[in-house]
Amino acid sequence: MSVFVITIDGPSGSGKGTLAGKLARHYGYHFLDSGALYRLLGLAAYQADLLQEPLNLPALEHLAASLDIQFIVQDNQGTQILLNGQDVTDQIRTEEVGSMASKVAVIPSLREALFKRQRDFARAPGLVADGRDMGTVVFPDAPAKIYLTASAEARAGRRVKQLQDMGVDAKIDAILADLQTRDKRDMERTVAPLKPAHDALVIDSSVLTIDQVLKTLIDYIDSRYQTTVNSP
Ligand SMILES: Nc1ncnc2c1ncn2[C@@H]1O[C@H](COP(=O)(O)OP(=O)(O)O)[C@@H](O)[C@H]1O
Ligand SMILES: Nc1ccn([C@H]2C[C@H](O)[C@@H](COP(=O)(O)OP(=O)(O)O)O2)c(=O)n1
Repeated sequence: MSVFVITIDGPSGSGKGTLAGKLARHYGYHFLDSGALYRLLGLAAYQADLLQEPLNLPALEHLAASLDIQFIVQDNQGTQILLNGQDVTDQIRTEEVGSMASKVAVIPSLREALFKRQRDFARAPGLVADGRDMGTVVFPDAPAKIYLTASAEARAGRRVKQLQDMGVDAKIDAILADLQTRDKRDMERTVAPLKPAHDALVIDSSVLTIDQVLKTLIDYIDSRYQTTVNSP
């Protein structure tokens, strides 16, 4: 049975994770949150005191190759994430760990070390993969590619609301500044920079609801599926 891969790339707060999760449930597909892998590597590097300049590249490469991580899918409660047996599900979602992830993500050999782990998520009947380079580098042959974006202000506003709903005090100015720093680093790095694949559907969700985006994506994916299975 062939594996139908749907990729969703885009900047922080564009709605990738939310939409990827909904699409995976809609189609009964597996789900790869590639950002979680970078967040785990960033956190592990921080815990091992390996984020100090000058970087100890061999030690970071060893860490990336031997990263002990587990994704435990739980009924209706999302996915529990373990690093070296410790539950880090909530910890890796902080903006601090997002920044650590973005720092390790500029290093080509570390991206290479995570490449095969990501490809291994592609199992029948299909996969929804979200991140920064899913459509450009990790799954370049995916039949359905989406690039989700939104204005920096809309994305920062969503993050503030998300954090406030979790009981965390968040200031829009600080969140907006962090997000713009991370966007710049992710878009300007030389290896696998954040950009739409040439064959991606680009959607700006600044003034769209989650349900409106979901409907657009399902219509698009269904049309791509027809094209893919009917083509010779
Ligand atoms: N179109 C949208 N309109 C309003 N809020 C949204 C929209 N898309 C996502 N969100 C909300 O924005 C926050 C960030 O979304 P998330 O899926 O985590 O983004 P990403 O994975 O791209 O960083 C979440 O609280 C989510 O519910
Ligand atoms: N495929 C990926 C996924 C994430 N990254 C890096 C760059 C991002 O700033 C960090 C965190 O990614 P993540 O998708 O978890 O972040 P957001 O939820 O979009 O804020 O990891 C990457 O370089 N390539």
